[in-house]
Amino acid sequence: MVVWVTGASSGIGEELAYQLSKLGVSLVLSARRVDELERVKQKCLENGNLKGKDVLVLPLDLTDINSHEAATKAVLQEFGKIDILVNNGGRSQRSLFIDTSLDVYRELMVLNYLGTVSLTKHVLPHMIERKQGKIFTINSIVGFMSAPLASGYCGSKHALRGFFNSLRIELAAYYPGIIISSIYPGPVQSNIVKNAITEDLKALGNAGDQSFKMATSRCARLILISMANDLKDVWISDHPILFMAYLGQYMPILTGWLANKLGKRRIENFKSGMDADTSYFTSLKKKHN
Ligand SMILES: NC(=O)c1ccc[n+]([C@@H]2O[C@H](COP(=O)([O-])OP(=O)(O)OC[C@H]3O[C@@H](n4cnc5c(N)ncnc54)[C@H](O)[C@@H]3O)[C@@H](O)[C@H]2O)c1
Repeated sequence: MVVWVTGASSGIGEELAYQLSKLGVSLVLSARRVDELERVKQKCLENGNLKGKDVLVLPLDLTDINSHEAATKAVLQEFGKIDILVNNGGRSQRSLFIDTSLDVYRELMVLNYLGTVSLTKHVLPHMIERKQGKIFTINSIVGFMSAPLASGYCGSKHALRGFFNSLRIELAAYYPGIIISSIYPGPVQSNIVKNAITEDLKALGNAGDQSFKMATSRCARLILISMANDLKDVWISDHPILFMAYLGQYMPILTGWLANKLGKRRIENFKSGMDADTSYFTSLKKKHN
């Protein structure tokens, strides 16, 4: 199989590359920084089951929409097919709406939403021709719930949910061999907080302790299990976020009340220099222990 992973230079995408390399698939690694992608490729070759020719490093900026057609052609020229596209590249946000420039909202929509839609637009005709393929998009729990300090990020991920749910229905009747899947992770260890966009488009930088979050390797493994089983809507999270997600389906009013309580804490955590999600996770873990 040929698997194209965007955002493969860090976090979930990087870990997906390592786990996929052990399965012997051909890999296309995309992100903006070539040196980081080369580092990931090297590790795939050292620990995985691949030869150099099985891994293509393909620099790609998701916001540079005009480059996506050529990038897709380059993959097809190298491997002749794309079995799985993993739309994983993206950035989060840490800033209150009231303080935040509109440029931040534009950037998040172009990167997380339009960039992903654009790449999908170029890859899908090839899958339609073959009547098969899988498009896995790494959304977020906040793609159907919402959290403070991330209104632009939530907006972009909600948009992705709407887009892919619609596309799935468009394809279902005529191309049942094409799987459209959305993965919704909760907090996972990665560089997402460090790279989160703040009110003036700068990266947050200081992320605080991330160790209480789900291990990147576990998240990646669950994504691979979802791929192998063609799961279409997948929630991957620890509690209490997962509990909130379930509760929200059946008791939205109670969940709204709870979200206000946890949301206030999230803002206070952030303002005191901790990771925004720290305290409800750690207090729950302490009780559990
Ligand atoms: N880590 C979490 O807690 C979490 C939770 C829910 C969803 N997600 C989603 O998972 C995906 C991966 O994020 P992560 O947690 O591994 O974060 P990360 O910051 O470690 O990795 C993000 C990747 O996206 C790439 N990227 C950023 N801007 C890009 C651009 N303009 N063009 C191309 N690539 C770009 C980065 O270079 C990096 O490779 C994202 O879509 C994110 O929204 C993460």
